[in-house]
Amino acid sequence: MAISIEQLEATSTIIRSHSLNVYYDQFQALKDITIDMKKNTVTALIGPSGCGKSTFLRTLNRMNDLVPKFRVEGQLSYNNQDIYSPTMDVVELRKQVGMVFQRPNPFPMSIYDNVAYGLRIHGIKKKGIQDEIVEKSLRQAALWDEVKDRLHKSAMGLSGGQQQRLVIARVLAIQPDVILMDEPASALDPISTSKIEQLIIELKQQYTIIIVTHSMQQAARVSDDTAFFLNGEIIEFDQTHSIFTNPKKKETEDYISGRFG
Ligand SMILES: Nc1ncnc2c1ncn2[C@@H]1O[C@H](COP(=O)(O)OP(=O)(O)OP(=O)(O)O)[C@@H](O)[C@H]1O
Repeated sequence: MAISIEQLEATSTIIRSHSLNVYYDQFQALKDITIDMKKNTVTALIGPSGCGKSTFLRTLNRMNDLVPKFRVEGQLSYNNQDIYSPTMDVVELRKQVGMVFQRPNPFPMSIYDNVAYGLRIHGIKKKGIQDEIVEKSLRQAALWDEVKDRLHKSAMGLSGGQQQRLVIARVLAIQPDVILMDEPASALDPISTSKIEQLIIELKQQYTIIIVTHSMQQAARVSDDTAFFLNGEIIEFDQTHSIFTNPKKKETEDYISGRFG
């Protein structure tokens, strides 16, 4: 049976935001956000400070649930499930939609335990299986060779760049579908940054990645699609190549050419 273009598009969309409005009490942080993010792609969220990038990212796995007077209107779905449905299992959502923050936040425990932590929480107790997943995740995060001889040493002894790859391994261990990254390389040196960027490009074979970045070069290097945010709105959303070589809106052009922000 032939598959229509609409059906193909529907199957490749993993996160859909439609007319999304987000408020912190009286303040509207996001206005009418309509955007589809596709499976196995990297989407970059760019824009000046305070324009709502992190708010949007955190809305995707309900990280703002505990913020008082935080409110969401409109539609937001992950794999066609309403993210803000009262029946949504938030623990399961966060397992599927994992998150990496700006500052590496390893737990004060061994490298091994950092990666095995989520497995234990999700009931995987067998040592053999843990060993296997810890190694696989560290390999996927391009960290295994650097840590294989010190797995039971404290993660706090790793460099910032290694810690960030460890945090990525911790997320990978629980086999997410989508990885949200909030400026994952902003606290890192250029070599560590380039390792993280390489990793992002490799990980998209298996995962969908949404990344907030202040670095336009980084967005251009790693992402397939880019959304340009300004004052809580998406001004332009397109293939990264088009955004950077042929922006359709003047505000986008001004921003990417460094005229503001
Ligand atoms: N917990 C909160 N309570 C109230 N207002 C908030 C809260 N978090 C963010 N805001 C406001 O929402 C707006 C968007 O903030 P957000 O952090 O999403 O922007 P951003 O684009 O990620 O900024 P940056 O690039 O500086 O991290 C800002 O005006 C900010 O002050």
